[in-house]
Amino acid sequence: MPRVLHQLKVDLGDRSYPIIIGQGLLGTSDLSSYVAGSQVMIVTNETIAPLYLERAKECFPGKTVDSVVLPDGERYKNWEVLNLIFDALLEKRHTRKTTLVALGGGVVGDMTGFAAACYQRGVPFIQIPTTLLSQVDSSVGGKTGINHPLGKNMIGAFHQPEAVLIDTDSLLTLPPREVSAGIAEVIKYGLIRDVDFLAWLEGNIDGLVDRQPEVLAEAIYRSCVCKAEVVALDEREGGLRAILNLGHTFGHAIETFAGYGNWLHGEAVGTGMIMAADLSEREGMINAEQLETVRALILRAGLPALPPQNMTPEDFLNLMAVDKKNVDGQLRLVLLQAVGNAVVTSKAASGNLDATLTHFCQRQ
Ligand SMILES: NC(=O)c1ccc[n+]([C@@H]2O[C@H](COP(=O)([O-])OP(=O)(O)OC[C@H]3O[C@@H](n4cnc5c(N)ncnc54)[C@H](O)[C@@H]3O)[C@@H](O)[C@H]2O)c1
Ligand SMILES: O=C(O)C(=O)C[C@@H](O)[C@H](O)[C@H](O)COP(=O)(O)O
Ligand SMILES: [Zn+2]
Repeated sequence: MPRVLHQLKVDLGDRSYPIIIGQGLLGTSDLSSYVAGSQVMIVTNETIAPLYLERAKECFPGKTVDSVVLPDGERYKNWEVLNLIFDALLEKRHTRKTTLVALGGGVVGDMTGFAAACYQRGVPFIQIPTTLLSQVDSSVGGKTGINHPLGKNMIGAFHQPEAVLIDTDSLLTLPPREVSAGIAEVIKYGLIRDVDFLAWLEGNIDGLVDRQPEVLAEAIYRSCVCKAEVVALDEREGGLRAILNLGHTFGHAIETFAGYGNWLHGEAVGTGMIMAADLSEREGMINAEQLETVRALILRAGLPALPPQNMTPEDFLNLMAVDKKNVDGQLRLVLLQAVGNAVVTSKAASGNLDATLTHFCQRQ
């Protein structure tokens, strides 16, 4: 039996949209009311298509539904593969009235959203996220884009979806490593803005790893509430929204260094959050016990706590120099001034940053 468990709104005035969270929703929900025209193009990948494409088509009764299936992997989040979406749209004569649908994880979501932002100067899109990470983070907030060999998510656009449909049942087919990657972004919300959620996570992290349905639904809901609040306050990252980047300055450097393949985004963010906490401790912003709280939670989620073995402090500094948060060549980092309270700062002492990088690269 399909069950809607939670519904919330991302409040952006006339561009507001719902996030619908529940069980058994894929194939049973009618999303046609979010489609202005008569045509839909579902974008998915070769892993997800056999699992969920037919059911996703059922969500658009009365519409003409086409689909395009992309290769699977972060390394395909690039221009060449983005073009496959445009090829399919043009070959099938799709117009400005077409709605794109992202069926998949964050890679499919980011690419579909970017294609929607660009196709014929902008068409609407809907998010149907199927990984934990995409359900708690990437499907909400309208950041879309692709990677460049020299930097993560370097080419993109802000483009908000019309609706987000989250079916927690789709997580049952997800590999365990991908569940852990998603938990990294869940922990992030507790660390940046919600100390009560962090306490809840400390008590429920094992249930989350085990995919207990009620624990999953609660974690997804509370994560989406946090993300929706931050996005509503600062849609285009003029200030506050940058806290959603906790661990990402280090994490994106790891992903780029690893060539967008061996390290999952969530894994890199997990390690990056420990590194950010370590630097926060060196800066006197949190104490050793709080640093250990962060590290322990990341480890309990099954995430790595150290960067790639062959990565040096120089590698980090070179890659972090192209981070989108930087201003006038100055590195800006998200640090913790308490567990549950993040701040964006360019004031971290370079000696402390060097000490953090050396510490982690020597694998102590
Ligand atoms: N736009 C944003 O705000 C935002 C936020 C966080 C992350 N991201 C981006 O999201 C990407 C990471 O997303 P991700 O972690 O979802 O990775 P992903 O999209 O690569 O999906 C992970 C893997 O799981 C497979 N998969 C997806 N759903 C499945 C299911 N239900 N059952 C079985 N397999 C399934 C995928 O095919 C893939 O192999 C990164 O590119 C990251 O930069 C964007
Ligand atoms: O939505 C946001 O804002 C985020 O920063 C969420 C992050 O988890 C996500 O990885 C995002 O894609 C990072 O954006 P970027 O602009 O730093 O590449
Ligand atoms: Zn992220």
